[in-house]
Amino acid sequence: MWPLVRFTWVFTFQEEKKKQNPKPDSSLCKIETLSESHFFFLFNPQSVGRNSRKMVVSPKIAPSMLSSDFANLAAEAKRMVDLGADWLHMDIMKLSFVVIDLNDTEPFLVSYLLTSLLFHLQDGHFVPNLTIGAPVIESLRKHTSAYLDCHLMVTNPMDYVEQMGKAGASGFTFHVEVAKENWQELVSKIKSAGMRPGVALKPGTPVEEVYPLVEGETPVEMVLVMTVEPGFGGQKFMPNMMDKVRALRQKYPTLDIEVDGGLGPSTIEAAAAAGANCIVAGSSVFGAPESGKATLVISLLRTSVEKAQPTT
Ligand SMILES: O=C(CO)[C@@H](O)[C@H](O)COP(=O)(O)O
Repeated sequence: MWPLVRFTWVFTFQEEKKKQNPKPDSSLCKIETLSESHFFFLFNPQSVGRNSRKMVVSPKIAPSMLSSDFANLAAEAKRMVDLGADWLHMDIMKLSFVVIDLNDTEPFLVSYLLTSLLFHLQDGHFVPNLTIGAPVIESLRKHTSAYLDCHLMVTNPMDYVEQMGKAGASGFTFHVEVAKENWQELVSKIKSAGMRPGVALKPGTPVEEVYPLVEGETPVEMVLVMTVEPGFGGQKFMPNMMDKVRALRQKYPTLDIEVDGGLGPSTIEAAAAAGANCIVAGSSVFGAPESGKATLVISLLRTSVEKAQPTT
């Protein structure tokens, strides 16, 4: 029943769009290609049969809130969950190196700043806080029960475990590059703080560096393979990172493997075929011109993972 209802909806949506916009438009074409793939997947008896069996790892589609409208974070989070997101991906980091030192600022500028809306941009070094850090998670947690998949792009993750746990983070993913000495203690602390530990690796880091963390006595439960240099949304997907995903999937069939950076309709097939099941997507979801298209993107990401994952 569900595939039929879904196809009818997609079909109606496309027909409506064609009526409204008879001219070919590239974003519409993308959605049409996307709908065709739904059609073949949903009505292919083989795939329907496969789908009724249990997948070894399940898809987790995680829109990256870095691409959301920060002024409406709670509403954006709700919109994503309503559109079918499984997780919300939170990039925990500084937003700027700019720190305003009022002592060093011209008096006229000080009075301007004090009478205007004043933002303190914190980088986690000059002051211990992060611009997007525990207070943001704590505020968002009051508005959503969604799994908050937090990616700590910081050099000192240990300093944030307790506050992130208290704030309501669900997953705490730190970078292997900055935790070579203390990852065992870090993973234990993350678990004690009630969060799910994950490890991330930058594009230049060899995949072998995370093996000990997956095989340790207190192992991480997810590996995040960065498919762009961390820090900004809207970058180009690095297809050569798929070798890392393939190696991880071959070694660890039940591990959650996440990819982040440049994921969308044109890159998901490569990531899913390599074995990724947790998909972070910023621009492709938030950049969709309307919610109907965003939900189709989320749906396509999920369908691609489902098709590629082995079943038991
Ligand atoms: O934090 C990062 C990159 O560091 C990501 O989470 C991006 O936000 C993903 O954005 P897109 O590449 O999907 O636009």
